[in-house]
Formats: sequence, structure tokens, C-alpha cells
Amino acid sequence: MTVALETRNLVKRFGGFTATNDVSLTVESGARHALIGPNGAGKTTLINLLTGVLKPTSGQVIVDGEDITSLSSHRRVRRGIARTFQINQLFSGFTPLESVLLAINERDGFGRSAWRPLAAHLDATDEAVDLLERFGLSGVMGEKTGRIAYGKQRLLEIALAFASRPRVLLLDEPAAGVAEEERSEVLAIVRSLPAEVTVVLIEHDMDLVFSFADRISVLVAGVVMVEGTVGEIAADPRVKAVYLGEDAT
Ligand SMILES: Nc1ncnc2c1ncn2[C@@H]1O[C@H](COP(=O)(O)OP(=O)(O)OP(=O)(O)O)[C@@H](O)[C@H]1O
Repeated sequence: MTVALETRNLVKRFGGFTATNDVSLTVESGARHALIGPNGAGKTTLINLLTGVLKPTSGQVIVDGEDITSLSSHRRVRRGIARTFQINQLFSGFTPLESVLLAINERDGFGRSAWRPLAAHLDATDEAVDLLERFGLSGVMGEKTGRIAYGKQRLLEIALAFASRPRVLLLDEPAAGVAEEERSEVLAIVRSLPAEVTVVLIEHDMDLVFSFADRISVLVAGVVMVEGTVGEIAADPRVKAVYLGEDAT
């Protein structure tokens, strides 16, 4: 098995507070790996360290065997790491089609003012339409994003991350805030992401975690308390103790 993503002894301190404490993770290529843990456990900090939003105090981030710790966020996207955010980051005045086309153009180096040949433009449009279909957005692709259902907005965020053709896709609570009646569609599309893309999921919804993940790491106070298969984590008394009295749904 090849390793897609690895952290070695990752530490992040904010002043005297240690948010990430000696985290060593190994995520195999094609894995469905969930990061769970109570509020404030350091999940978002870890994702920020993986994507380059934050620099670690010490330790390394390794993708496909290469140390990317010193690379900027932008360079990491080029190395195949894409993410979604817990909070909606979309341009509400754009249509889904416009947003996806922008993401494709950015990926292909035709950002902003660069001129794109007509044939390539048509290819990009075809790709955008296919991508929107995969994410259940065909019916709303011409509408202003701010007006479409919230579940569809969350799917658009995943589609935009996916447009960069990531090898590793980091999903930060993809179903957060989505109304009950829209959840099943979001969850089904997250589950049907192509097998070759390695996915790291941060999630509070245990139904999604247990139906999606093949491995789970449990973070508590910045430390990986336990890591294992879904069965191992579900049966672990330490995990039960952490979640006892917590709203883990
Ligand atoms: N920029 C910062 N400066 C100081 N402390 C921070 C900073 N960012 C995060 N922290 C602290 O680090 C800890 C971990 O926060 P983080 O957001 O990573 O947790 P989380 O597991 O993602 O929580 P949640 O599930 O609530 O999103 C928290 O105690 C938080 O207050």
C-alpha cells in the first residue's frame, strides 16, 4: 500500500497552548480516513497544518513521500491537496457553472486575465458540466449561488475542491448546517467520491463517519488518543468515555 499523506511528530503551539501535540498520522492512498474528536480537540488546526494555512512549530507534513512542510497553501494545491471549509466560502453572486469554470481555469493556469484558446474553453465547459452533474448540481448551475439550497452550496464547495483534481481531499464537516431533508443527498455524494481520491473527513456526525470511513483517528486535546478501523473505534472504551455526555450526532 502506498502512503498518500503523512505527518511526523507535528506540533503547533499558540503561545503557551499546544493545539497539536506530536501528531503522527499515516493515510494510505485511496483511504477514507475520518478525524473525530470533541470541540477544541485540534481538528481544524491539523487541517490548517496540512493545507499550509498554519506553519507547524515542529514536525513534518509529507505527501506522496515528499516533505511539503515549507510549501505555501497555493503550492500544496498544485501538489494535489484540496480542502473544503466548515464555513461557506462561496461567491454568492456567481452561478455554480461560473464558479466551477473559474476553478478549472485556475487549475489549468488560465487564471484572471490569461487568454484561453476557444477549444480549451469548450473542453473546460464540458468538464464543468460533467462535474456539476456528479455533484447533483445540474438543475441549479445557472442560478445565483446565494439563492440555491444550502445542501447544494455545500456540494458546490466539494465540487470546487474536486475541480483541482486532488490526490488528497480534505473535507471539513461537509454536512454541517445542512437541513435534515438535504443531508442524505450530501452524504450519498460524499460516499460516491471516486475511490482513487484519498479523502480525510472531519466530522461530528457519527452516522456519516461510520458509514464512510475505513479508518478513524480520534483527537483529544491535540493528541491522537486512538486510531483504528471503524469496528475498533466503535468498541473502544476510551472513545466511548470521551463521547459520553457529548452530543456526538
Ligand atoms: N489562532 C489561534 N490562536 C490561539 N488558539 C487557537 C488558535 N486556533 C485554535 N486555537 C485553539 O486550539 C484549540 C483547537 O482548536 P481547533 O479549532 O483546531 O479545534 P477543533 O477540534 O477543530 O474544534 P471544533 O470541533 O470546535 O471545530 C482550541 O482550544 C482553540 O481555542
